[in-house]
Amino acid sequence: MNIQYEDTTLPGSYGVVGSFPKSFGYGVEVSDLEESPTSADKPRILLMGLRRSGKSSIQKVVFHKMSPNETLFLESTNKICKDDISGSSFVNFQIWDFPGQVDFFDPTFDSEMIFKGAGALIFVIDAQDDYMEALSRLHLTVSRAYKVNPDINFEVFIHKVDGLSDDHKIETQRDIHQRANDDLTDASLEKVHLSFYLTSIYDHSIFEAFSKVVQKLIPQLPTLENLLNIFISHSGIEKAFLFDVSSKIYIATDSAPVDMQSYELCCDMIDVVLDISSIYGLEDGSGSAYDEESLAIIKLNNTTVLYLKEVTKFLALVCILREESFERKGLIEYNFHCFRKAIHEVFEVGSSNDGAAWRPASSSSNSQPSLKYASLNGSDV
Ligand SMILES: Nc1nc2c(ncn2[C@@H]2O[C@H](COP(=O)(O)OP(=O)(O)OP(=O)(O)O)[C@@H](O)[C@H]2O)c(=O)[nH]1
Repeated sequence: MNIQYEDTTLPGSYGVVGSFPKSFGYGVEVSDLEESPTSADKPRILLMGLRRSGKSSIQKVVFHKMSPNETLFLESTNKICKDDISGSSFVNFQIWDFPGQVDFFDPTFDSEMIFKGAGALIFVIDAQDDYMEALSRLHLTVSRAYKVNPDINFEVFIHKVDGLSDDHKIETQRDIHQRANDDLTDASLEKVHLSFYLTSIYDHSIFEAFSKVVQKLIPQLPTLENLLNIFISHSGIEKAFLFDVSSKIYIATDSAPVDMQSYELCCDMIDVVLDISSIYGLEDGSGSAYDEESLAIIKLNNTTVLYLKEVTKFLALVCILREESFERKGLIEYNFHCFRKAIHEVFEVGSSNDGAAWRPASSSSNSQPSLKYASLNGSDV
C-alpha cells in the first residue's frame, strides 16, 4: 500500500493576542502539502487502529467541534492525515490520523520517520466489535513503535463504549488489558506500559481521556498541579481545572480526584460562556469570543458556584466552589491574580512575531529539548 500524507490546517484567526477563531465551524480544508521543516519538528500524537474503529471521529469531535452524530457521515481515511493544532491550542502538537489498513511491512511505511518524533500513540479499539484482530494489530503496532522509539506513551482507547452496559464495560476493559499485556509478556516486552481508557464521542469520556494523554506530554505538569493546589486551598475552592479553551482538554487540575460530573459541568460552562459571548458580547461580530476580559460566574440552585476566568490567550481557569466560600470573593480574586502571575512565570513569553507564543521557561533558544514533550502554545520543540 502506498502511504500518502495530508496536512489539514485549522481555521482561525490567531494573529492577534487574545483572539479566538472567528469560525467555530469545522471547515477544515484538506490539502496535500509538502512536509515543512517546522511541522516535522512538532511532537506528534498518532491515532491508529483498525478501519472504522473511530479514529477520525475522535479527532474531529475533540479538535474541530464536530457533533458526534455528524461523524456517521465521515468517509474512510485512505492516507495519513496530519492535523496541526498548534494554532488553536495551548499545547503545540500535530495529530496524525492513520488509515485503518496501514501495512507496517510495506516498504513505503517509514516507521523510523513516523515513530521517532511521536510523543504518544493512541490505539483505538472498537469495543462494540469483535476485538481479537484489533488486539493482534495493537501488539504489532506497539512492538514496532517501541523498537524505534521506546519513549512513546502507549495509550489504548477502548472506544464506542456508549453501547455497553456498565458491567460489560468493566469486563471488556479487564479482558483487553489482560490479553494485551499477555501478548507483550510472551514477546518479552513486559517493560512496555499500556494505559487503557474507556471512551465514547457521545459523552465527555473522550475529552477526559485526551486530557490525560496530553498531560503526559507537558513537562511542567507537576508545577501546574502544585500551583492549583496552593490556589484552591487558600481560596476555599473545591475543584479547579486549567482548560485549553478551544478543545476543552484540561491540561492540569489540583490533586483531588476528578469526578466526571465536575468535569462535564466545567466543559458545559466553557460552552455557555463562548456561546453567550459570541452571540451577545461582540458589537460588530468581528471581535473574539474569548479574550483577556473573559470572566463568568454561574450560581447553581444547589449552592454551588462555577467561576471561570482567563489565564492566557488559550487557557482558562474553571473552579467549582460553595456559595459560602464565594462570599470571600475579594480573596479569591487576589489569589487568582497571584496564580495567574505564577502561571505566566512558568512559561516565559516566546519571541514569535504574533507575540502569542509561549515557551517552557527552561528551554533556551539553542537547546534541543526532547521531542517527547510538547512545547506550549506556538513554540517549536
Ligand atoms: N457508537 C459510537 N460510534 C462511534 C464512536 N466513535 C465513532 N463512531 C462511529 O464509527 C464509525 C467510524 O468512524 P471513523 O471515525 O470514520 O473511523 P476511522 O477509524 O477513522 O475509520 P477509517 O478511516 O476507515 O480507518 C462512524 O460511523 C462513527 O460515527 C463512538 O464513540 N460511539
